[in-house]
Amino acid sequence: MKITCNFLHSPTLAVCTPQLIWCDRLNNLSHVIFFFLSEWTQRDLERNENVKFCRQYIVFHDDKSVVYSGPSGNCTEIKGELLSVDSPSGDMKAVLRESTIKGEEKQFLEIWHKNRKLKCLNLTTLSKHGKVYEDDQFGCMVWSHSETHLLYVAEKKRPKTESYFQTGLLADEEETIKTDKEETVLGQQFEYYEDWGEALVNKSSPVLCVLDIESSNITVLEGIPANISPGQAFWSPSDTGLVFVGWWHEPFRLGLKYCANRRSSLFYVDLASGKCEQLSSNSSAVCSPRLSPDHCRIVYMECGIFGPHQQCNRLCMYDWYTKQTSVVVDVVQRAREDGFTGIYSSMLSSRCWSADSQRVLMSCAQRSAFIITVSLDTQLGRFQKSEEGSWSLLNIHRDLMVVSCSSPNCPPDLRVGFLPEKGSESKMSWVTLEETQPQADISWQTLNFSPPPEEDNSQYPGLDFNAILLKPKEMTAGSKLPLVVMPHGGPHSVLVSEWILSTAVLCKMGFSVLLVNYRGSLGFGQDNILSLPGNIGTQDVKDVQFAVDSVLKQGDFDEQKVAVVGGSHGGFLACHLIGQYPEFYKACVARNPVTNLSSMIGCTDIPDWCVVEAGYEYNTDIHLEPAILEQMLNKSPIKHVSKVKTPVLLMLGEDDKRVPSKQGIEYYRALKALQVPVRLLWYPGNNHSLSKVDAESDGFMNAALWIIQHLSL
Ligand SMILES: CC(=O)N[C@@H](C)C(=O)N[C@@H](C)C(=O)O
Repeated sequence: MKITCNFLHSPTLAVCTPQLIWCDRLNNLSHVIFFFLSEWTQRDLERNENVKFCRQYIVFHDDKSVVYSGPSGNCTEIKGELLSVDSPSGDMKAVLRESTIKGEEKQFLEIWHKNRKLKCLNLTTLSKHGKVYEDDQFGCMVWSHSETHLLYVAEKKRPKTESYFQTGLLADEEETIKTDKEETVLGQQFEYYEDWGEALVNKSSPVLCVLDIESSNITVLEGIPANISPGQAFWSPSDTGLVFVGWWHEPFRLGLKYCANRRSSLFYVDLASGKCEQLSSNSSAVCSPRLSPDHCRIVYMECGIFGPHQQCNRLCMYDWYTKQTSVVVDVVQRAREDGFTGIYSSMLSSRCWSADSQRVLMSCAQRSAFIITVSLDTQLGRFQKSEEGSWSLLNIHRDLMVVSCSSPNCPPDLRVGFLPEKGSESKMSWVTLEETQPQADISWQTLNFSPPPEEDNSQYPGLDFNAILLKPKEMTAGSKLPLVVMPHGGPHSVLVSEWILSTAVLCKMGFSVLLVNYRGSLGFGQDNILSLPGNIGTQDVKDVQFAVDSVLKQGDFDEQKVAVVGGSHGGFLACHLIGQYPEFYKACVARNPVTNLSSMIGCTDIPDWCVVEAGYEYNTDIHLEPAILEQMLNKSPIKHVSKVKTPVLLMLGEDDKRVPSKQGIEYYRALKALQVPVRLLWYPGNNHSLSKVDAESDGFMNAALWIIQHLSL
């Protein structure tokens, strides 16, 4: 079977900068021209890497509506750029670039002015700090309002270390050591540095760094409390200091990726006095602070600590001048009458304010779709609810919004539109920049489910959930469709009605695919999330099975050809389903699955996850009781392994810190002992996501072939 995929790309961000004002003399109208760049990534199977490229668009508008828009020129590949940001006026640009010189990786900071490179600093040789952070968690690169300074986050410089018993040196190496003697610390080369876990390996002690553009001088900021790790920083009004999110790292660091519940607060450090002030609560988790265009207010997201890793957020606002904090949008326990279910995005787009600093825009999961919401000072309005598919806000500049839209059968396209006046948000109109080709052979629908009365949660009664069903449109007369069931991971996450390459390809191969958002998923209200901890392995498993049974009743599907696929907590569910419904699933594929919480707790970067999801409260000084460990074991798929008959394909990442590969190996050994068909694919150099190009493509092909083989297709 040959699969050709021409739609392997997705947009990651759009950078819009006003370039010039154009006057249409003929019509005596003045129009503004925007050139904007959108960044995309695409898997390049030949080169075995994800390539980043930009597409340029041109938009003519009259400040209220788009008059003309379209692509301008061809795509250009972006190489070696880790971060890139235009100065507020658009005159300058800063680029962090990685380049390998004589086999060594180096980081450079480039400053571009209009059309030439003004300067280039070799950060590695300057050695003021370690590697610059380019991740979404801590990373940032921000121009001061005056455009004279640049702020970024890097790893704190570590001392040079050496053994007490340095041996086997060449003569010139000995000479270098003598010269560097003062800086070298003896006996510490095996020192352990904690890191921030999965996908943040080697990121331990971030520091805020400021480059003076004129003098090229880099200052590593002092004054930040020693128990705090700073990130997501920006310049305060008038450039008097820096505002940042600080995460407590005592008594130890825990994994941060997908963990919005880590104790953190908003801080301000004054550049003149070095004094550091805490601006938000002491006992919550915050992220995404964004300064309003009038420099008066900062909005940010806030949620509880140590509970579920992703929760319904509060949108808070800090007034820079009155120093008062208000809650703009509170946590929503149950869907409001207008259908609004709360805020779930953990990241706001880098620009999210309307030009008049009155409204904040965001894309956020509402049941199984991402929609754009706009929050007013005290209440929340929204629009684009009626449109199909998912909408994601990439940028907004002077009320011109750039969004990416996709659906399960249509790859993403970019649209632009002006934010209408306050109160008229529903009148929003969008212009598509470049049409993408919908996949006419795939149909999809959202299905809503109410669990049967015996499965209702007595503490959180009356909750519902949903699923997205993809089907090939063409069906041969009399034939029935094979079904691939895919519950998401997390478990507090959500599958939205957006473009997912793997599900679309499965559908093109003739499979129907069911993506289940069981109770506990994001986007359905905080009660829905809270209903799951303590009930994993039962409530989530039964919800998935209920959704599958309901779909099978539609009659289009072959009950003898059902497979289950899932990663992480989705893998936990896949393994549970084949243990609890042994005759039902004919093939199972599990990526880095959680198989035994009681053995995972000692080696994962999120031990609190094991405790909370098993139904207990977590504290950093928790003493594990045998009863807690017993509950963890009872709630794990390994408890049901002796009943498994389904052939299992396991795909494990050697460097997974979240669900260490030993979890999969434990399950593999149990299945081998039971003589259940099992195959293990081992991906060196891959972490939890198995997202390196060769691992992802190999994993997909092997999963598809495993299903074809065991469903006898
Ligand atoms: C919080 C978290 O990472 N939980 C994992 C067990 C998990 O299920 N992760 C999901 C998001 C995944 O798909 O990797």
